[in-house]
Amino acid sequence: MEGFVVAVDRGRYTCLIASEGEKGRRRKKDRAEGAAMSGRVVVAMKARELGRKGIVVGDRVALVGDVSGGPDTLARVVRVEPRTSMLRRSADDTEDTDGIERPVVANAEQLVIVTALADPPPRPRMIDRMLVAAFDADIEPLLCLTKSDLASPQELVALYAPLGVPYVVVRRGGDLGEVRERLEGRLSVLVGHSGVGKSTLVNALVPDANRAVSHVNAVTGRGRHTSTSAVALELPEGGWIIDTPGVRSFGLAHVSAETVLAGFPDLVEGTVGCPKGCTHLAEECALDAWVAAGHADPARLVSLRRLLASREGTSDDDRPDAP
Ligand SMILES: Nc1nc2c(ncn2[C@@H]2O[C@H](COP(=O)(O)OP(=O)(O)OP(=O)(O)O)[C@@H](O)[C@H]2O)c(=O)[nH]1
Ligand SMILES: [Zn+2]
Repeated sequence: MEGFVVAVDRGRYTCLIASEGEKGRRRKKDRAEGAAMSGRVVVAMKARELGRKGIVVGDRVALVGDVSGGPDTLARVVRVEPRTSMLRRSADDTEDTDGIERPVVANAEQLVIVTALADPPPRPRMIDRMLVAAFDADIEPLLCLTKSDLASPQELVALYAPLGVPYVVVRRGGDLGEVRERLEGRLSVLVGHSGVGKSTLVNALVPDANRAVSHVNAVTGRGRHTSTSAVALELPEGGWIIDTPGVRSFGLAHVSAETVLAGFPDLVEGTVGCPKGCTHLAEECALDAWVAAGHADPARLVSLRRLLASREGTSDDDRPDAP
């Protein structure tokens, strides 16, 4: 059976098997009625032949054995389908300091960076780091600015428009039409700090979210009211959002300068004159002169350097950023 991994906990993989009739595109009526988790939930372990291969939320897998989904049944994952993307982060110094990359979510198409416009104040450095992670994983970023009843999005938009980052502005009880449109039919990962309004948004987007999460937690033995790991939730209009409550930081030590630069195609040509191994942050970088000669928007170079610099250091996330 084909399964979609919606949660992972201590060697147990919670998979969703689409029920007959829900395979392929669900009917509009069904979608309008909404269901955070349609289909059958099956808990599985990894088959021995998979060895040390990791399985993460978002993976599409092949299941054998008892796939009835009944209480205390356990299926086996025998294959992980090829992934279209892998969102990773380096372990940071709050964990082991090995700098090893950790996979977070597979097959995501969109990284939704949720940031409050106020309370808590926006942290541009954190946003920058998330953008680098998105570039690295080849996932489209979407900046989701929440609590627009408290502050204007103008300043942040001015900071990110030069990067070409799409954005949406939302507030509690407000119109979610534009966000829904951007999420529809896609697999999106939501990241953001505690208190930015992520749960408020998820609950508004997926009316069944709480029930679905406590169901997964009950199945995996995590307990009903905790949500410390990533869980995939199905959107009523089709598509998935993956909340990542456990991800508090995004170490990016594994991302190369080239990867970040790839997000700035308009600047790549200017690096031809750079010395070998140029960090593009020091004085010998050729980009300054190239941009000064009018080949690109200086704001773009500022953005690039902000992102390059944001790869360094990993535990700044819980400190407020300098504006
Ligand atoms: N003024 C205002 N407050 C909001 C809005 N959205 C959420 N809040 C409030 O902000 C606080 C945090 O919201 P949550 O949705 O719990 O935030 P979260 O990002 O899920 O935070 P954690 O649960 O800690 O991960 C709550 O008190 C919400 O009521 C909004 O649009 N405007
Ligand atoms: Zn350079």
